Amino acid sequence: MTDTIFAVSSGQPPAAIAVIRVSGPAAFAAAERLGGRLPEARRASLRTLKDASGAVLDSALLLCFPGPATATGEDLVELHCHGGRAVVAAVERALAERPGVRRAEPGEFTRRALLNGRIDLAEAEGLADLLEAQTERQRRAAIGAVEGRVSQAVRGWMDRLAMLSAMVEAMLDFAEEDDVPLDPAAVSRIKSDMHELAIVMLEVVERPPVDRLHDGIRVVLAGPPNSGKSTLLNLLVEREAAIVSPIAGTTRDRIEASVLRGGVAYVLTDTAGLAEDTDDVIEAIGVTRAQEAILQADILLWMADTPPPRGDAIWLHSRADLPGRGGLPEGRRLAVRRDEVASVASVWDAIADTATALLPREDAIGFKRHQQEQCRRAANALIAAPTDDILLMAEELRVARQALAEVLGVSATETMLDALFGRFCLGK
Ligand SMILES: Nc1nc2c(ncn2[C@@H]2O[C@H](COP(=O)(O)OP(=O)(O)OP(=O)(O)O)[C@@H](O)[C@H]2O)c(=O)[nH]1
Repeated sequence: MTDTIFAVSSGQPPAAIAVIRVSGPAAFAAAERLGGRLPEARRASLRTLKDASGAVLDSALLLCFPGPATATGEDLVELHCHGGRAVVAAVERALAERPGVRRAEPGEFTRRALLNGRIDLAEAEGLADLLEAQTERQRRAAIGAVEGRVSQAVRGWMDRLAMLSAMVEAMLDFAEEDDVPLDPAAVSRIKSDMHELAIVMLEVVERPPVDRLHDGIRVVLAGPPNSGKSTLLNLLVEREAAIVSPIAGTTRDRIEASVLRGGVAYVLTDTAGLAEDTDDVIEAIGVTRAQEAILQADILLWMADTPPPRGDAIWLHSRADLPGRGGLPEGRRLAVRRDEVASVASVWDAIADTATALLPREDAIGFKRHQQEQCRRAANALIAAPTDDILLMAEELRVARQALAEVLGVSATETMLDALFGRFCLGK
């Protein structure tokens, strides 16, 4: 039998009110034991909570939600207690004393919602993002997923794939039973539908992933030793995140600083100076790590006098106030000097400008990287299917559907059954 779980679902005490949720087969019995007669479903009622010995614990609002139409899909109880630490601890203790009732693991309510089909994986992931959202943009992107925008899009594609599969199966059956050759026009129609769907999915793959909104845009500062990387990092994040010194090779490893700006999260990384031919083992490791960071950067601030290793880098002319470094050399985007606030502000402007294209558009459905990866797998399967082999076409359709099912966290075989029996009548 499934355990009944409980947890404080509001913030941690102390607070004005603490909401304790109880979910599972023993939820109502536990609530009745604590608060006496159960109120009508979904109606709040004031109850005096007592422990097993009859001692009064608290006066609380009690709500009962009968499953399966609940957040978890199970019987669910909410206790709105006074939010003091001792009150919450006493109520939790009384709950834990009930047979089959235990404290929930982190995320266990949502996990049950997923297992009981109340939400799918994409919605559950959206929910996790929503709980972590710090900025308005993060919140908006996450709420879209929670409301099922990703799931609806993916379900729509899966429906179309199921139709195509059913048509292919029907053609196969027909050809087998009546021993007639396949109709090449019908086969090519299916193949072109598969192609069309693949293109729609590949467009989604090309979109900036929503992960960037949540993880932050990775801005990497790189260049030779002493080019002013640490100084610029500190100026950009407005604190002493990295050590600045005139000694070349001061920064030996990556230093990361997170900052929110204009509602966008950034992670700025200072890297070890790209020293040529170093004998120092540690410095050499630092250089390797810097090179990795350069490749992984969403935005590269390149601070060397030699051309950047990536065409999309923002090439800066650093320490522009030093004698002999005046003027903006060919190819540089900006001159930076630590004594000029405006030059640092214009670096931020350049970063924000580049970031716009890297962030998901507000009006588009935001997909996560791993969801895009499944869409890419699905699209590739549809494109790979040969036109002259209908058995292979059926197989690639199955692969594509399975890839999309991963986004929703549902088993592809069940989807297959739905597809064949629920949606499409073969008529024979
Ligand atoms: N005049 C002037 N000096 C600067 C400027 N920016 C940095 N410096 C100086 O240049 C030296 C190197 O600066 P850092 O910021 O440590 O340079 P870095 O590229 O991080 O150096 P490594 O850690 O060796 O890779 C320090 O002495 C700084 O004070 C600037 O805009 N103008």
